Amino acid sequence: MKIALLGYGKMGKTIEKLAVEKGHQIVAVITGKEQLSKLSNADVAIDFSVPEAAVVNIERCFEQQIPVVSGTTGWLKDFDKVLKSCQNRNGSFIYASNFSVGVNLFFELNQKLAQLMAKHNEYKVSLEEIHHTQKLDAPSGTAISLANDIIAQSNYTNWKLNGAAQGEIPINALRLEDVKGTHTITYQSSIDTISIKHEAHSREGFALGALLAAEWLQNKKGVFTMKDVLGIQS
Ligand SMILES: NC(=O)c1ccc[n+]([C@@H]2O[C@H](COP(=O)([O-])OP(=O)(O)OC[C@H]3O[C@@H](n4cnc5c(N)ncnc54)[C@H](O)[C@@H]3O)[C@@H](O)[C@H]2O)c1
Ligand SMILES: O=C(O)C1=N[C@H](C(=O)O)CCC1
Repeated sequence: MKIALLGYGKMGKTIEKLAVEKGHQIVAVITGKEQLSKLSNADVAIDFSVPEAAVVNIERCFEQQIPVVSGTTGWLKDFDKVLKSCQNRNGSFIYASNFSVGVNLFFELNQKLAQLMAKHNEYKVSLEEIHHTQKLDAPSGTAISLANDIIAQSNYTNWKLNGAAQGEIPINALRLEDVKGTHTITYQSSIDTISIKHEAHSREGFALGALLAAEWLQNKKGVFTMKDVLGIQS
């Protein structure tokens, strides 16, 4: 596959290394919106950039008929607009707040646990995410996905970063040197505590998942998720 990398920071560089090891070719590396005309040669674009750049990057790919995989977080207020653009341009698109296979299995566990706990109001849920100190957004995209999945199964109506009110899921975001990504969901009652946790040891899981998504997206049209890529039915 000929790959255009949109964003060449920690993730862009990890994807480049693993893509080359898998026999793919990097045909463009984009670090600013002025250079996006260079994409024409690519079979797929992989966007791990910054929240302010993601929407323009993705829409340029639709315009140029290049399938796009986006892992950039912090731009979801524009998600519906991007979905419409994909539809209007007959594009190919996968977004995931977290491309790691382990986290996508963890998403399923979280949904199942939330479903079980929905009948047990004696347990209060909370979420903690820990990331490196350079991370621009909080809470993490993964934490937002986890919270929204709990909301879909329960009486909680919203999530809140730092200091939730009744009916809101509290999310605590910590920033510590060099942490790749740790997410913990805790249900606490006066009797006991149940926790599930995912801890990334490196960025390779995110990068391999994004490459898997890019390979899977070849010759497909529409909007897809990692559930489609991994064949998860729930
Ligand atoms: N979905 C996932 O699995 C996953 C995993 C890790 C990180 N992320 C997200 O991916 C994004 C990037 O993470 P990172 O750790 O590589 O960040 P980073 O800060 O190391 O890299 C971001 C890069 O984007 C570049 N950039 C800035 N403006 C741009 C533009 N207009 N077009 C293209 N590139 C531009 C910057 O030069 C920088 O190199 C973040 O939003 C992060 O939350 C998602
Ligand atoms: O390093 C980051 O930044 C990460 N961002 C994603 C998120 O916001 O959930 C995935 C984990 C790593």
